[in-house]
Amino acid sequence: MSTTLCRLYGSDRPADEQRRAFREGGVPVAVYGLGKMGLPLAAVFADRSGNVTGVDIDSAVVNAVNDGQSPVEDEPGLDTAVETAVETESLRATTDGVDAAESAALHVVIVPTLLDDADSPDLSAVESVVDDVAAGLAPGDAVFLESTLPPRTCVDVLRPRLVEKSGLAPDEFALAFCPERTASGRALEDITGSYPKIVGGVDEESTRVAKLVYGELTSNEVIPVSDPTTAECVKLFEGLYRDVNIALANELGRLADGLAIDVREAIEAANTQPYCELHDPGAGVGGHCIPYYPHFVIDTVETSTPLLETARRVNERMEEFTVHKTVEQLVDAGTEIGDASVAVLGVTYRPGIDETRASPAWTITAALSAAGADVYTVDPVCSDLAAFPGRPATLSELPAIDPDALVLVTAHDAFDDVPWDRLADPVVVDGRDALTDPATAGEVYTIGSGPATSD
Ligand SMILES: NC(=O)C1=CN([C@@H]2O[C@H](COP(=O)(O)OP(=O)(O)OC[C@H]3O[C@@H](n4cnc5c(N)ncnc54)[C@H](O)[C@@H]3O)[C@@H](O)[C@H]2O)C=CC1
Ligand SMILES: CC(=O)N[C@@H]1[C@@H](OP(=O)(O)OP(=O)(O)OC[C@H]2O[C@@H](n3ccc(=O)[nH]c3=O)[C@H](O)[C@@H]2O)O[C@H](C(=O)O)[C@@H](O)[C@@H]1O
Repeated sequence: MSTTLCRLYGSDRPADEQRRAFREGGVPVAVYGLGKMGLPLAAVFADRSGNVTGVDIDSAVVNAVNDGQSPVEDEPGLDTAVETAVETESLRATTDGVDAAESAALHVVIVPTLLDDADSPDLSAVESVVDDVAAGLAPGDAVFLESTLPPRTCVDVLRPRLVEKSGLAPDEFALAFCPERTASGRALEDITGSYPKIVGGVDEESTRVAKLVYGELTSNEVIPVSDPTTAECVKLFEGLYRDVNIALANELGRLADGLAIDVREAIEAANTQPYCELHDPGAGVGGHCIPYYPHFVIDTVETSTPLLETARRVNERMEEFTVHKTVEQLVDAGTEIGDASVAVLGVTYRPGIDETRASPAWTITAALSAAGADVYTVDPVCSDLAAFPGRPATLSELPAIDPDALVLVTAHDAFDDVPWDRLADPVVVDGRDALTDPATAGEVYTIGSGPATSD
């Protein structure tokens, strides 16, 4: 049965008919960006609407999806979701964003929003997609932004761009910011219900349409906020909260030596009452979210933001702190850094996720190499290990390498199996308090806890 096309914005059809049209494929969806977040989102839209075109500039991604395969790895349930969606012809992929826009009535944008070399927000991918959308935008369509954006981007940048490039009036299409509150490794469950979905439209009708659509995706509630800027700030504030609180944990963690206490023990005890949620000290803060989002605010608001800037500096300093502790441990063991071999365990930005953007390991491996150490990088999850300074190695190769020091930066599960009994007592810097009882006679320093043998 061919389903009549339904354009939701300004529709006078009863809400139930609009929902049914969405479920029956009458609201063709285009999802722009088929990455770690975009592909799971496209798969859920395909499951709920039966009529999704995914758009990506990477033809390898497009070809994989059209073959029913997920190019995104280690995402529970995604392989099956993509295979089923393609088999049932609910999902197809293309590199042609304009063609997809011309046949869609709902346009969902989830391409990267990164930083440029000057740490300013880089919106080029979003703007490129918005131009494709504009080329195919029709009255009654809806445009939802899920990529994290600096405040006011929807109202001051994207809406005027859509109007100018599409020739439509601002009140002829829906525009809403509907942030992606999802983490890799649990994307499908996050998209379909872990947390409430926030939606903020440029007008009431845009918010209504966003609420109706996301009400079909999530079992959780859909929370409408006043406008896109408020929704942009909801997403950013979540990340800023995290960066500032990780910075507090890192600053407290560096007190361990001077106070001769295990700060992690104090943090755990302090968190036993509900008004305290101290985070974990560590070797640094990576990923293309938490380290980036402060710059989306620092660089775009007139108001001074000293706390955000200070927190960024505190977190960035943990990389040099990790290197400093490694050098100090080696010197205490009688080895100069220039004569040492150092194995860095874990280079991705967090455990189990093959993403290296802004990983602390970039700075740490570069600094150790610059200091003259022979650096080896061990990471069974990372697919571009060779890109890092140093020589890629596996855990089983460590005994032959016989490193003078092990530095854990990212706590992959695999590091539960370090072959300690075949190593010659290296010193250890544990950046994540992840190495339970490392069997080495070498000194062990855990960031946040201090030296294993405190005086
Ligand atoms: N990764 C995460 O944990 C989360 C990310 N987000 C937001 O989602 C956005 C996307 O993140 P990921 O999916 O992790 O990125 P990703 O790097 O895994 O994937 C991005 C995809 O977009 C494609 N792409 C880039 N430019 C394009 C263009 N102009 N047109 C079409 N496709 C294009 C790339 O080829 C790639 O396949 C982020 O920038 C962030 O704002 C939000 C929550 C969580
Ligand atoms: C507010 C919040 O927790 N947002 C989540 C966050 O996920 P993300 O994948 O960036 O991981 P993360 O757990 O925040 O870790 C980021 C970095 O910070 C480090 N980290 C994290 C927590 C901590 O107490 N100490 C610490 O050093 C991690 O090692 C990692 O290098 O950012 C995601 C995003 O916005 O992209 C978001 O969807 C996720 O829900």
